[in-house]
Amino acid sequence: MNVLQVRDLVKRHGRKESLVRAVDGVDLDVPAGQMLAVMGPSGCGKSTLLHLMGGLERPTGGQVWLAGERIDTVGERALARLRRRSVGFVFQSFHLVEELTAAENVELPVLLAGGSPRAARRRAQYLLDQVGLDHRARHLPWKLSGGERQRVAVARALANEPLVVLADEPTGNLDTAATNEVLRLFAELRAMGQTLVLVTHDGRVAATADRLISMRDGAFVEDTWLAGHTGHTGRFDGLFAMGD
Ligand SMILES: Nc1ncnc2c1ncn2[C@@H]1O[C@H](COP(=O)(O)OP(=O)(O)OP(=O)(O)O)[C@@H](O)[C@H]1O
Repeated sequence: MNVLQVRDLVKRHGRKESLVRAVDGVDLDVPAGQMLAVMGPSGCGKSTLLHLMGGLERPTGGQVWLAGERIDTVGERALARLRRRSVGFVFQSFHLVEELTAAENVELPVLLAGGSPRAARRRAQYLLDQVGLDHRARHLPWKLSGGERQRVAVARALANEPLVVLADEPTGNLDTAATNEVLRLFAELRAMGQTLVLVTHDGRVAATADRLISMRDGAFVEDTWLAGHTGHTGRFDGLFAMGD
């Protein structure tokens, strides 16, 4: 089953002399459980592709299906609902709500999707425990290190058990140690069979994926399936234990 399908996807900005083809006729199938890395020079369209696949931007042309459902033509409300329930986003600059504690940040998507406060609390507690941050649950984001913040952001992305996690330069603001923390987390997600698409400039991050796509000028120039994907184990509890 393909979690994501993209056909002849195009996103243009501006007109005439100022026309930019951010994404220029892309076809892509992302099977369930695949960890896909997208690399390419600055401005080649990686973030735009991610935004189009997650319903954050509308394409100029082409089609996007999420779990078999067309998302490029649905109305705004339906799209917002799909995003909330089926897609988990992780951004380079974390995008945590600074006024909310780590736990409240993770609770938020559950509440927005109509979950009860009790269900939200339990889910946040569980996920923060899984990412090794249960002891930081009541901290505000500014009290956390970069790696801890990104782990909270990953927990938040997983709050509604998304079909796919879309991560845009998730280690772009992190030092080596924090990058390693987040990479470990992604490896665990991959082992669980979580479908994941990540945009990165870091070859080390890309090397942890099952498949690597290189982009240039809005198009794919290489699509390589990397060896070593062992499939998911179906385990979850304890997989994220990593201390601080
Ligand atoms: N809203 C916009 N208006 C005009 N041009 C845009 C807009 N958004 C993106 N672009 C242009 O589209 C192209 C692709 O941008 P995009 O951010 O997707 O690239 P990227 O590969 O993610 O770059 P980076 O690695 O620097 O984040 C760039 O030339 C960018 O300037």
